[in-house]
Amino acid sequence: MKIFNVSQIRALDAHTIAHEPITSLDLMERAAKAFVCWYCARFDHQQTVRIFCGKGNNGGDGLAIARLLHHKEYLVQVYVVDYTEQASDDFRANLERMPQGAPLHFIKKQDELPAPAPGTILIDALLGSGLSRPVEGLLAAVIRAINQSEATVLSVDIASGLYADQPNGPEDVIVQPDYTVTFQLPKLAFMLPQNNRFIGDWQVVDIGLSADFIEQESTPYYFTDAAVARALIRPRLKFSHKGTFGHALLIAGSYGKMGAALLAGSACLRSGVGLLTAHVPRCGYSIVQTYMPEAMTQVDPHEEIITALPALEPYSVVGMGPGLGKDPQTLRVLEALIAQAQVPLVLDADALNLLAENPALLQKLPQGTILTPHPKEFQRLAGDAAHDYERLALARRFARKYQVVLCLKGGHTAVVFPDGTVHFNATGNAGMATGGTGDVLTGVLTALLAQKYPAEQAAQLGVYQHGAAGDRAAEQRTQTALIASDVVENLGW
Ligand SMILES: NC(=O)C1=CN([C@@H]2O[C@H](COP(=O)(O)OP(=O)(O)OC[C@H]3O[C@@H](n4cnc5c(N)ncnc54)[C@H](OP(=O)(O)O)[C@@H]3O)[C@@H](O)[C@H]2O)[C@@H](O)CC1
Ligand SMILES: Nc1ncnc2c1ncn2[C@@H]1O[C@H](COP(=O)(O)OP(=O)(O)O)[C@@H](O)[C@H]1O
Ligand SMILES: [K+]
Repeated sequence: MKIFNVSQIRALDAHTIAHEPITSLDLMERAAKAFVCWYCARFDHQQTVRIFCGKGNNGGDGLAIARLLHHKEYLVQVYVVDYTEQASDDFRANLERMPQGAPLHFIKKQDELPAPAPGTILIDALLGSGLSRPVEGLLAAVIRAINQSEATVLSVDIASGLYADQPNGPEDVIVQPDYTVTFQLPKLAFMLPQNNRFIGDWQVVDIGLSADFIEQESTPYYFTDAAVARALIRPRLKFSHKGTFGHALLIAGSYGKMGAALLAGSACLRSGVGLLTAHVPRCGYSIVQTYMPEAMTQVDPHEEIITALPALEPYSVVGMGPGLGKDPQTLRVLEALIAQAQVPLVLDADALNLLAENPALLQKLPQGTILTPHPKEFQRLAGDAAHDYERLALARRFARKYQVVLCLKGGHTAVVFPDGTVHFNATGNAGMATGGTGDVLTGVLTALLAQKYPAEQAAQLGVYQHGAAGDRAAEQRTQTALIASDVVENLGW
């Protein structure tokens, strides 16, 4: 799925109106119907719905939603925030269509706001993607009142006050919804952690905007959903054998951190690798042999840390990082690996921290390398960013400059390709914010590269499947109880 900026969304609306063809009023009606269909599947007639409308097209959506819900016999109260003389044509047309029986109020002053009523649902249709400046005055007062109420809040298309494709200021007044029901395509703003409070649980509803336009319009931003991910999975052919699926070398672990090697190794085994060899410090030998009988073990000469690089000939991929530590002897191993490897690498955790301290190595990374930093590791690699949009721009520059695939981990992990395109991941949950889940991802990606998935596809698919496993684990055990081994246990292809 593509993600468009605001001017592309406008062009998509206009193209649909001109080429379907359909009037903009009918398109608004389609959007309202899609919203109402989503609403009726979740909320019953017991709850009064208060709809706050602005005077642009988002407000027009709100009025059309009010009419449709009224016809479905929901108890609807409509509040038009009358902050300006101007109104869009489709807003006016929907105002004329408002049925007599639906209570309609115009709010001109803050003291005309309705008193909170427990048990109501609030629909926020004040401002949509047409936001052009910070919200002030009466609109800001209404948004503050919405945020102070204890009601369930649903935003139409996007939370009022939130920019769809650029950063807000820290003082901006923005609706904090429980749900956002957005039209046709997700907005870039939904992908970024800084907007956490202003998105809620977001859902896309289809309003039939031009598929041709969406197909032809180019964008650097994409969303990897189930359909995209599923199409990447390669079937295991009937006569394949373990040699078909590659031999992975995993360099991981140190004294006290052998768990990281086990998590990465077991995830690698559960992700279809043909053979796995784990290279670990001596102290890890019986741990690995006992916990992962499917893996072969190579012991380092050192008791506690990694100090030597094994011969690389047998391997089709090398994963390095989980639980390593940053000893100078381990740095030598990383340098040797980067100098000698003819195969793609997955570098994570302390391998990334060592890279950050020795940036000259970045120039030498073999083709098809995947780096998997969390935000702190990325900051060490690429420097500070004032906000998430800047971080995204940094990540795109970084991936292009070093020709690597970058998985910037987080709520919607951004998989950045060497061509600078960004593929945000759909899966995963806050239960995964716990030690070791990143090590699991390293194992998954290493297995996919071993199977000769191109690095871009390996990253896109691996990140998706890792999150999907986390979602299944959370369903079984709750987010709070989730631990990294549950993610391994729930991997499924
Ligand atoms: N046919 C279609 O196109 C479809 C569109 N759809 C819906 O339309 C929405 C986009 O509509 P929209 O462009 O009218 O924008 P919207 O956000 O309602 O209002 C903008 C108005 O508010 C003003 N304004 C801006 N910032 C402001 C501020 N801080 N404080 C006060 N005023 C401010 C701004 O004025 P201006 O910038 O010109 O001064 C403008 O007049 C979209 O999110 C979706 O819900 C769907 O129905 C599907 C089909
Ligand atoms: N709120 C969240 N929603 C979805 N996924 C998350 C969330 N928090 C963390 N994750 C995922 O969990 C993993 C955490 O990785 P990382 O920070 O490296 O952990 P560790 O170093 O402990 O293994 C990443 O894949 C990340 O995308
Ligand atoms: K809105």
